[in-house]
Amino acid sequence: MAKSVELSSFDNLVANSLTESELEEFNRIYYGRKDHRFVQINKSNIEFAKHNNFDIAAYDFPAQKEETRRPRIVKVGIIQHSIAISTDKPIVEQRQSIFDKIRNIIIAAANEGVNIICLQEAWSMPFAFCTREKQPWCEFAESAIDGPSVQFLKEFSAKYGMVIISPILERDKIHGDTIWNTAVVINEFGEVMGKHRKNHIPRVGDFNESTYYFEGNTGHPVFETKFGKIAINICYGRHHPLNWLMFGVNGAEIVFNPSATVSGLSEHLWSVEARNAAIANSYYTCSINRVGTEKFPNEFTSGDGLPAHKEFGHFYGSSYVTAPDGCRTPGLSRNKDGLLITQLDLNKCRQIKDKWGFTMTQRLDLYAESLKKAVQPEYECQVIKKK
Ligand SMILES: NC(=O)NCCC(=O)O
Repeated sequence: MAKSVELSSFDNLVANSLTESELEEFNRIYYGRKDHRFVQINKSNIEFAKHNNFDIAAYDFPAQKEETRRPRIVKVGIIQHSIAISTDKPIVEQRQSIFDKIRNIIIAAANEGVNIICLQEAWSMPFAFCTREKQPWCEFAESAIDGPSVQFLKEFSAKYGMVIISPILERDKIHGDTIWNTAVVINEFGEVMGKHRKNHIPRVGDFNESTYYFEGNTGHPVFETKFGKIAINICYGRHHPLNWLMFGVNGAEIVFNPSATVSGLSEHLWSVEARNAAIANSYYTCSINRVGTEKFPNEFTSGDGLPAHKEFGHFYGSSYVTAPDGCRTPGLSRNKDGLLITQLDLNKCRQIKDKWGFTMTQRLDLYAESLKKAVQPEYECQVIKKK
């Protein structure tokens, strides 16, 4: 465990281990392009990021020039971060300390002309679901209409004309004070445009989220924002290809995957799933994971016979963006807060659909018919046996 935390960046490891020509080949084969198409970041923002202890990186995903459509360039910023103070401090202080660090990162994003920001899953709290304790963690749950996080982010949305996606622990007062894992979409005027609730809830490792909330009831909404059609596939939903598919069916051009996942469990899957989804659905995917090792006041067990402990594993960051053609950015650090900016030409989505024809050749009708049968209790698997 300690060793994996020490590795601050897979990409730096690769870059520092290869010669220039080997690295070019690595980038061509692994990333789908020979260079990363860095976008220049303002010097003052680089200094500002250094001073406030977060990384900042920016990359370009251009599309081919078209005769009948103008480029549709959108600047996306994804933010990964650790919690800011220990988990035994008062709830309001914990949340405020996260707000304080996020404020700086949003300002840097705004200075770089970012149009859409997405934060990580349950960004305004520690990922305390491992504990299975209701107190005090349920107190982090907040309204998706006017809770502290929405109030905090609305100001930035309106001030900078940005769309902000805020994945929170939601408290739905209207429906019996129910708790949900929800992403709130705030438009460029600081108004809540809508929300999406996590469709798939994990029951793996220390991710005891089903103790707190149920599978979402908002379907697969796509939000038609000023800057493009966006959707949110929250964390564990990335293991479900049909969840990704439905956002594509509803016309998403960018699908965000705000996550909280730990090394040991999922790191070998991290670079595969969202990238594959981008390819299969001809849209951009933006993968965001939190950073750090979170320690809780009371011991909890993991149902694996090992001793009780107070620490969740290491959240390994490594946030990255993939284009519809499967090219991707390097990942952010494994252990440091960061802002990853990508300049996306949304025309690329249709260009890749035209080139590869994945939306044209997918057999939704066939699958719909087969799935309808497969969910029947009396269903028999379509298996041909040797006589
Ligand atoms: N937050 C969450 O759904 N995590 C589950 C672990 C994983 O999917 O890697």
